[in-house]
Amino acid sequence: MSANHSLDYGDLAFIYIDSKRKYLVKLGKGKILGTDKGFIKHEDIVGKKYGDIIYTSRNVKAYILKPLLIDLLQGLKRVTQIIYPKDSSLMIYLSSITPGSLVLEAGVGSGFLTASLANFVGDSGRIIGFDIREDHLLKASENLEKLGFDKRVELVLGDIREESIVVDNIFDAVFYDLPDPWNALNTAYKALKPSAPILIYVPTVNQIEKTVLSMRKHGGFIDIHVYEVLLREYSVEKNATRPYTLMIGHTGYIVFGRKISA
Ligand SMILES: C[S@@+](CC[C@H](N)C(=O)[O-])C[C@H]1O[C@@H](n2cnc3c(N)ncnc32)[C@H](O)[C@@H]1O
Repeated sequence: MSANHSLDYGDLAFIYIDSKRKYLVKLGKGKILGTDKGFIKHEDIVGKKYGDIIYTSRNVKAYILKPLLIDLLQGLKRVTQIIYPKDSSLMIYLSSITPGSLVLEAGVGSGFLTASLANFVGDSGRIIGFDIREDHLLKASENLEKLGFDKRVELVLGDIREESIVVDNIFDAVFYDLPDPWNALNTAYKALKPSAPILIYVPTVNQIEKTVLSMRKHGGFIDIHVYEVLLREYSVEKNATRPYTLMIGHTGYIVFGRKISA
């Protein structure tokens, strides 16, 4: 959808009043967005464009924005720990996936990483996402449908440690967020195109060590690196610009490697 498109029922809009009042809405007939600054009827947003201004019932100014990926993710429901944008952004950069890429992911969990991957592979790409829990796949499926990404993703119930569930040498990248990724290295090795990357997310240093030592022992991966992303936001005030006092101290670690031919 272009940014100049006139909004219609079914479209997503990000309503921004101020930094504490931001709402992702799917425009629906008869629906109302309620806020502590007054309400906005969806029918009053229909026909407007992204970037336009609208006023709440209490005459407070709000902006109608085109949702960015980060806004879309904030509207999703979670049933598992998730991978946050600060980590998924580096994982996606390192993977070099582009529109049209074919990606293998396990475990899908709530589908937060899946949604980011789907955003980058576009309509011509595909994510094959495995999880051993049907209830997690159901939640991920609902989340992906909400964003209109469901056609870019095939969700499969299965244990990624079973090599037989993947086809050989077809994937442009593998992404793992599993409790024991070291037990699924053979599957990744089988599935990846020669020279393609693997990105593994683990929340503890014990898992880093087990994963990297297993990758070395496996012998099918080179250029192995481990990264941690620390993100600080700044508060900007005249003569008082500085990082915010609080920051997220820990999420997880990223293990990177590339497949080599046997
Ligand atoms: C922390 S969650 C993943 C969260 C996801 N990355 C996100 O951003 O929403 C881990 C998932 O791995 C799944 N899982 C665990 N072992 C698995 C296996 N052997 N094969 C496939 N999925 C597995 C779990 O059921 C769980 O849903």
